Amino acid sequence: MLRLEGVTKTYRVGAFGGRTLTAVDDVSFDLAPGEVVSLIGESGSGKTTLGKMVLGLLAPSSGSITLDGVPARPGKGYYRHVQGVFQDPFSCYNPVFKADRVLRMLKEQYFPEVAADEWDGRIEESLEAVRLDPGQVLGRYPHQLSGGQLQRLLIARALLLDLRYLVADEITSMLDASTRIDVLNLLADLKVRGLGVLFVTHDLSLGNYISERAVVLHRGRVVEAGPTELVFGNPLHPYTIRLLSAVPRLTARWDGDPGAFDVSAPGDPGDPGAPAASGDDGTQGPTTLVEAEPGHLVRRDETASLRSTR
Ligand SMILES: Nc1ncnc2c1ncn2[C@@H]1O[C@H](COP(=O)(O)OP(=O)(O)OP(=O)(O)O)[C@@H](O)[C@H]1O
Repeated sequence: MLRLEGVTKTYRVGAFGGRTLTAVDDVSFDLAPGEVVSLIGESGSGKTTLGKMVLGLLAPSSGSITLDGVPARPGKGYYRHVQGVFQDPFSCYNPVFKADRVLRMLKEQYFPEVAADEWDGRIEESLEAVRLDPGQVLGRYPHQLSGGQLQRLLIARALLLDLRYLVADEITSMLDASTRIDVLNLLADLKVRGLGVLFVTHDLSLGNYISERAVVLHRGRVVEAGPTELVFGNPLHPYTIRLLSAVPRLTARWDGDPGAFDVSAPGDPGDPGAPAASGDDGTQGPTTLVEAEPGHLVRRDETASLRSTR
């Protein structure tokens, strides 16, 4: 089990670093094997910061991240089990390394004891698991592969490790619609094989499609979390309700009102998803989540204006 408890991250901002900005504020949730949890929020809500902390690329300012009860420590032991795939697959590759070199380097790094032949067999298996033809991709440079192929190759690379959890940060946002569905269905296959996926997205429809549980972040804080069908089917927090109502519908057309899809709360400054910088410790008040119905958590500070449960 990958567990986040009270995870907070503050950044120093301002010309002389004199102010703090709480990008992630007291976030707690679990990710189990064979489960997809979507982390949903607008730009600036803290999703990437949270994903980077899970991957050990950033240290939390407070709180804890544990893997099976053991504190997550960046290093080979952790990265054999927890890996990340990011939005821009091109930026993840060395342009002068062909795909086979990328995959063979992993053996030297993590499994020097495995024989070369056996490793080649594992490479073939992992490519087949992500529906890539080894004969077509192995001898190619990154620029000779499509975005969808590169994204699959990154997942295959992750599978070569004893992967148990994958942080997928906006991995479909640079793909066209049909490739996007292919990659999502691939994640669904891997989930069936026991992989736990933290699916970071600003796209509500993708979160709804792929995940069992959803965590909605607003300004770094969890405002609503629970089984996806409850969060999407019976949204209770005003922010989630606004977010859902702002999803453009295929049948809707722009009616000239530029505010029609504005999800910012009354009084929110400029960027609706982003946290406000503060001069003190950066925290924004009480963070209690209440269980509105079994498994469905909603942030309490706006309870007065919550819709009633079903
Ligand atoms: N290194 C940093 N130093 C200072 N502030 C940062 C840093 N990285 C991120 N932030 C700020 O923290 C907040 C959360 O950023 P983050 O990238 O985690 O959000 P996000 O939800 O992933 O957004 P996006 O979807 O646009 O990537 C933003 O206000 C951002 O400007």
